[in-house]
Amino acid sequence: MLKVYEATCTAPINIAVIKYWGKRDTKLNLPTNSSLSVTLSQDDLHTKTTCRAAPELKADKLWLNGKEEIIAQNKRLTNVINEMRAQRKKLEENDNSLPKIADYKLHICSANNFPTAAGLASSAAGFACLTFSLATLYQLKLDNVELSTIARTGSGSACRSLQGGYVAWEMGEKEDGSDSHAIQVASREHWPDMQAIILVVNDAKKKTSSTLGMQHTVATSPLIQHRIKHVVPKAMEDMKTAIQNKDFDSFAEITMRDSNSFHAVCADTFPPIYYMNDISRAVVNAVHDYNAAKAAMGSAQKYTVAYTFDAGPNAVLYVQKKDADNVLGVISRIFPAAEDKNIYSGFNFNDQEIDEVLAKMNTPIYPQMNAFKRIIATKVGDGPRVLANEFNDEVSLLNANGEPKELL
Ligand SMILES: Nc1ncnc2c1ncn2[C@@H]1O[C@H](COP(=O)(O)OP(=O)(O)OP(=O)(O)O)[C@@H](O)[C@H]1O
Ligand SMILES: C[C@@](O)(CCOP(=O)(O)OP(=O)(O)O)CC(=O)O
Repeated sequence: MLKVYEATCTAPINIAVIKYWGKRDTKLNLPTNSSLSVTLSQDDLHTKTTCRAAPELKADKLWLNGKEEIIAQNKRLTNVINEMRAQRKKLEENDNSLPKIADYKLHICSANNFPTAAGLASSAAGFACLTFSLATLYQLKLDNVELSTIARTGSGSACRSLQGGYVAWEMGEKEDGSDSHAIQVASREHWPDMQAIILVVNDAKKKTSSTLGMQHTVATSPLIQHRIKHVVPKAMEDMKTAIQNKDFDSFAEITMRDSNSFHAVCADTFPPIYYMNDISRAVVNAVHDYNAAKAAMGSAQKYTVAYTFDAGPNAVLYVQKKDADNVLGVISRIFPAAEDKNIYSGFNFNDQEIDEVLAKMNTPIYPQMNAFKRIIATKVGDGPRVLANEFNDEVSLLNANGEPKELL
């Protein structure tokens, strides 16, 4: 084997608490509003990507979850790959001592350890990981804020997955998008006891992609103009303050209101788009009942748990560590699982504490068993990680011939 250049990295998903919905430029993924998200731990959910550049490779190729994607037919992929190659070329032109690897073809292999295109932010982790692993391969001297503008051209929400902790995507004003990037509002260490419980209602590919859904909304919804001009700007400011102050009550209320505002503009789209379903709405009611019960029981907090829903029926609950077991325990009673499909079996609940809250709630037991397919309990996490910045068979997703290992 001739000399190969290779990098393998992982990147996290992020779940927005102030949603990106609407583009002012569909080619560059420039948004109509700023947004803000929490990066979730890669120990639970992540994309892993290996990028290889080598003289013997004949064509650029990319495999996603073991299946080849034709790069030339995918504008999102070509946006990112072409820009990263151009950045490397610039470096090589300015420094003759660098190996000329920008001219080599690329083999890229990527895998998500969770369902793709199911409203679990796979495009965010996927394009963040593609950008970060190409930057590692090409040894580019760009910081994560600069990289976020490139990841954004693959998928808007991806720009927020280049940093850990609490991340704002500032919409920017410039036509070329150079000021539309993500910056960290606070690190994971600033507020480490933030946890997320993902209640997976459906992990099948969704009917209306985010990309198309938001374009229909911008084209047909009068309500979105109100959201863009009057709702989000204040919510962004208030949310930054809530995070700085570790003020869970404010964090929770802004998060729930923004999820509701986002789904309201989806319903105001013509024809309307409904991402949430009956189970999602039952989760919303249960969360409000839970918060009211805890407050009635003398909790110092107005809100103990907050919900948010992306472009799908899955619920993401944000909760502080001290409350996570009780919240999930109560959820397990309201949304029961059959013995043979007990998704709650790995958790240790305190039945007495759960009974006390349930007695105050008056929330009906959801009539259908097994409302959730899966539960992912995770926490705020760090930004992308380099697993190897050279060929390393232990972590690489590619074999010696540059083909995905999974295909063997
Ligand atoms: N690891 C990856 N590498 C490159 N592209 C990816 C990767 N994972 C997902 N994608 C791209 O993202 C698309 C899915 O994006 P989509 O926005 O439809 O769903 P999602 O990101 O899972 O959900 P949402 O953004 O609504 O939370 C895939 O079809 C694929 O083109
Ligand atoms: C509801 C959302 O998850 C929408 C995400 O949209 P995408 O980032 O997937 O859209 P594209 O830029 O077209 O790839 C809200 C959010 O993550 O902010």
